[in-house]
Amino acid sequence: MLRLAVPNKGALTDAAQTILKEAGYRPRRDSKELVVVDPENSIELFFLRPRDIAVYVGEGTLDAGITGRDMLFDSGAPAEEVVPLGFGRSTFRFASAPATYTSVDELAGLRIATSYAGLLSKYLADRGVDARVIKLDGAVETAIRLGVADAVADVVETGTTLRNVGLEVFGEPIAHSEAVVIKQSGAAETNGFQQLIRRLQGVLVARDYVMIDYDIRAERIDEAIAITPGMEGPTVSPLHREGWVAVRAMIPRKGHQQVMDQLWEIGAKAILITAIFAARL
Ligand SMILES: Nc1ncnc2c1ncn2[C@@H]1O[C@H](COP(=O)(O)OP(=O)(O)OP(=O)(O)O)[C@@H](O)[C@H]1O
Ligand SMILES: O=P(O)(O)OC[C@H]1O[C@H](OP(=O)(O)OP(=O)(O)O)[C@H](O)[C@@H]1O
Ligand SMILES: [Mg+2]
Repeated sequence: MLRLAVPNKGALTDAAQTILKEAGYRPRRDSKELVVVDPENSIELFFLRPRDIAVYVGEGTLDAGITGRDMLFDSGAPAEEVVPLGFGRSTFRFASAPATYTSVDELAGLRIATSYAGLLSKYLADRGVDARVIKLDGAVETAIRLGVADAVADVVETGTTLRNVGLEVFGEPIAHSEAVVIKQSGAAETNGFQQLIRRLQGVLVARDYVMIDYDIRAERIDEAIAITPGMEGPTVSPLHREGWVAVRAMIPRKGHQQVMDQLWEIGAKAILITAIFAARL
């Protein structure tokens, strides 16, 4: 049985639950359930704090985990990213009272509050900035007002939390994060692990792509294929009507209306878009 760690609380929880459900795994019945055994899919799901997941996977007690890239780096655990999942996107940034600092180099000798001390310390060391890192558990944005820190380094998504306390970001982003699947560094990928990855990638494909079908005059097929190249090349079948072919290809969901317009311009007819329910590429 594959042993997978899944966030039990916080920003990644709902989206992780959704993608696993779409990948065919048994969902947990309520938020208090800490372990789900799913023998039909040869998997055990362990619901853990996102911050701890890289630690378990790095130790090798669990085979795989879903956590944030920023938390993986922060932990310093011997675990590595295998596939990004496209949700839980955030940036990790410096913030301070407006117009106080413009770059990380100005933070030498100052105090920076964060709940990602590992990630921040490594970033400062890489840039040769000697600052004091104040480790807090959460709600770090308040640390400046309370006089505990001169600047903060924290997760920013919409920026609402910072705006609400009157802080502004400055300097370059420290890191870009999203939810990722991790495994122990250098560990071999078992069949069960590879199947999990294929299933999750299948869900991502089904979310990001659609099928397009259309009919076109045979002499314009090269132009059509340039517009809808598909994955391994589109399927082109003869139509009963002389001189016409039917084309079927996967295209990105984003921009599919433009693709339909372009096909219409070169004379395509009966252009249909259908959703992909599941995929294994
Ligand atoms: N508002 C947000 N939008 C998108 N991703 C976020 C947001 N807040 C946190 N994240 C991401 O979610 C992951 C887990 O963070 P989360 O805040 O859920 O954990 P935590 O701070 O340990 O938990 P808690 O907030 O319950 O104490 C991190 O990778 C982080 O980048
Ligand atoms: O830019 P925003 O959209 O406002 O999102 C960013 C906020 O979300 C997270 O907070 P969370 O709710 O996890 O609380 P925490 O600080 O206690 O972790 C993060 O730590 C930021 O505070
Ligand atoms: Mg949080």
